[in-house]
Amino acid sequence: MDTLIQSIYQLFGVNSKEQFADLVSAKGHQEIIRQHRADLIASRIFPFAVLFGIVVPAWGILDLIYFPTEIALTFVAMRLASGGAFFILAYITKKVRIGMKRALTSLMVMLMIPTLFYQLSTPLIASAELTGMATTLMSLYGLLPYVVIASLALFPLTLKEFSLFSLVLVILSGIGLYRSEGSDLNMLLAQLWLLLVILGVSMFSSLQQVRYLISQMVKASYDGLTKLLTRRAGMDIMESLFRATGLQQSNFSVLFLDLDKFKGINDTLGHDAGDEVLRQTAKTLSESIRRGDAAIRWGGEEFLILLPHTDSESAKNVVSRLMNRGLATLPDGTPVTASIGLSEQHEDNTHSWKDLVDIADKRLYHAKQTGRAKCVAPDGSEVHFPAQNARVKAN
Ligand SMILES: Nc1nc2c(ncn2[C@@H]2O[C@H](COP(=O)(O)OP(=O)(O)OP(=O)(O)O)[C@@H](O)[C@H]2O)c(=O)[nH]1
Repeated sequence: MDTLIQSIYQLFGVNSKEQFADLVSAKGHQEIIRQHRADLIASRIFPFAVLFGIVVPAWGILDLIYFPTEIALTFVAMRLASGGAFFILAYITKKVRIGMKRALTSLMVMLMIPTLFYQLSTPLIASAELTGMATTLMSLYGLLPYVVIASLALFPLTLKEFSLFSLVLVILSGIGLYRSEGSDLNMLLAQLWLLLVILGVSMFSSLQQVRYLISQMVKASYDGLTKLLTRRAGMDIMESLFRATGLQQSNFSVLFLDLDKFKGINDTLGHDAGDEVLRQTAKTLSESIRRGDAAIRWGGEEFLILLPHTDSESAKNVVSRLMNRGLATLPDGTPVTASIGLSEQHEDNTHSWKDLVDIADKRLYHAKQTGRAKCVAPDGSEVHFPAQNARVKAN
């Protein structure tokens, strides 16, 4: 059984259950991965939408030349409608940060346009007596379902998403194929078989793109020492959290932490001991927050914790939890503390993440100036490290 699982992991280029789960569903994806995947999907839809917006109506000229007038005019009308839909799609996906839901909906619309076109064109073509070039054009229409399914390979989709997309497309294409090949069962089965083979290859390519995207994002977005998000990645997340509709109405708290007397630790115990303290602190921070929150290494010994949908009272609970647990200890058992500034978007009446971080930074500074090892909240109240975790290492 283990060998089978290992072979499956190997086939998909993953090393663990968690990595495999990330290919199956987007549920466990970090916000930063979600965001980049949405950006990538949108950026791939855009050029195709523009191209098809031009080529699909322009192709109508060939219809007018080679098909009987009545059929040709219906095709031209369908082509103009499709071209318009492609241009609307291009307009939607041109914007940056459209979000995952909109990116997936746009992709579904982009795939549905040719699929519906195929559905509508099949009975039209079937009813006509076609010869010469018109027969060649007709066989090109017959390729549409394969092209649509193969195009899924261009997009980084999880297995769940891919299955949903392909189920809709296979059912609709199957109906279209049945209409055109219904009388010949062998032909119909052969066509469906080809469709499934293309589907398998597309699925593999799509999943590999998700895997590659995640591995690149993890490399680029996580700090090598602490494995927390880098400042750059953290800024990206805050930017998108602030844009997210819904969050404006909701609470959003930020904790800004700076380790106390950290220079003294480096100076007396060495840089490696300092690094170990940073690693322990990062582990404590990431283990003390919920999924959906984010821990960022903002600078050398500075950390940010983002707490979406959290008011300052609940944020103070997070702080107490951290303080009671203890951030890290030195080899001689001395606890390491931090000074913390807490800000919250409604209480601080801020409209940008930069203001929220600045205010948290000012409160952190105040905490440093007034004794360290504590957190200063928006109402001026303070949360202190418990005595057993509060000995500030002197430098
Ligand atoms: N070991 C280690 N040290 C770092 C790293 N990044 C920054 N530092 C050190 O962190 C120290 C920060 O010290 P200061 O900003 O002077 O403040 P502090 O000693 O923590 O004192 P207070 O903040 O006033 O409590 C500097 O000595 C930096 O060299 C790192 O990745 N590893």
